[in-house]
Amino acid sequence: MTRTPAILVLEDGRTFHGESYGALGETVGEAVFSTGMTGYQETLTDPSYRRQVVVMTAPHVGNTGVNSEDQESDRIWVAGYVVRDPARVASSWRATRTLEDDLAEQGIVGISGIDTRALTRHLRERGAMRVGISSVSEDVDALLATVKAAPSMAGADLAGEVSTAEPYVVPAVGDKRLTVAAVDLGIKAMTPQRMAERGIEVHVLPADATLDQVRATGADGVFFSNGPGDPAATTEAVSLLQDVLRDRTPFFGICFGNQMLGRALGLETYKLKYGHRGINQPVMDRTTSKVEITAHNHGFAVAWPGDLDTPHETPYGSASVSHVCLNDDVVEGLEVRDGEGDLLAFSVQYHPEAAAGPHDAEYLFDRFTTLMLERRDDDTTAGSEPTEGTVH
Ligand SMILES: NC(=O)CC[C@H](N)C(=O)O
Repeated sequence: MTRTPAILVLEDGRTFHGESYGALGETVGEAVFSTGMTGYQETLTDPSYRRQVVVMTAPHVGNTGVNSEDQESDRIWVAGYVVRDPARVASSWRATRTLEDDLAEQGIVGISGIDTRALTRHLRERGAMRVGISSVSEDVDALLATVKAAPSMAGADLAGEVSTAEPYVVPAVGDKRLTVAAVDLGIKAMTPQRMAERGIEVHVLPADATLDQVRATGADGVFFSNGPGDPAATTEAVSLLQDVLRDRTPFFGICFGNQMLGRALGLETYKLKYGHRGINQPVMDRTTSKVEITAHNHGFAVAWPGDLDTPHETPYGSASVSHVCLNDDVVEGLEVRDGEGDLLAFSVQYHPEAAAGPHDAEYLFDRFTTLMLERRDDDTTAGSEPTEGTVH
């Protein structure tokens, strides 16, 4: 692919000169960095990255090309892509095309040949900020003006922009044991897959799903996915979740789903300085004291009122912090229990589906499965008890 000169301009004026990568053009978004050494295909096709320009800290990107199995959705969502040194050839037996062909075909504007280490350090010190890339003009001042006029990520309600238009079903692998209604706020393909592998039939519903739609699936549990944007700006999903909690339907949420649970419980979310994006973040499960290495992609987090050890009482049950990031003490998981101490709902801020990433956190899908099976057993036992006046 022929390369033309390209510029990258941050909203504080810092400028980098490089060469075009992917499509030629101009783009703006929020500059964020990902530290994953692998998994670029999964990152690019993760809908949570809508409106974000992703800077890869791994210096060499594209080595294994792109294949049809690792797509997390059917398109690339990032607003722009920044790499140090693009691979000249794709070499993997699984590759069906090169990364750069995909970027160009889908109109994703990127830049290569810049000092991504310096750019990352800048973002780490100053925080995530808006950025522009252009490979059609070298006018830095004009691009800076465009960047400053672009909307910021704070306040952006984006889940509806990436969600499925129509419901669809991911069938259980093998015998079907359970049904889950999964609200798609930007879902990644691997998530329903991890449930299907456990005998769960997953009904994926649009972001604006109603309680009636959820109930109509006959679900044993409700799941809220990851997704783009500012969790404080998404409100419909929060009230749906409050209804689900009121029904005592087992609930599991991932990433944006964790932020939605936080908000449903009356907690606030806030923007992190530069977020967590990568596949080697240490998290402690405070319910077992085990440490796991996990995949992250979040720019916002749930604010816990007061001490992390103190539960927060809500109309739905007693909420507590189940997981915490060992790098910076950010809340990475929540759980809600009833007065008897039984688990009702839980969520994590990171990605147990681990695509890409270590599989340390897969147990969370088992925890959800167990929660639903136990609830069903309880309901069956309760339902079979003879009630007064019933003739048998
Ligand atoms: N992957 C996600 O679900 C991200 C959630 C949210 N958009 C954030 O940046 O924090």
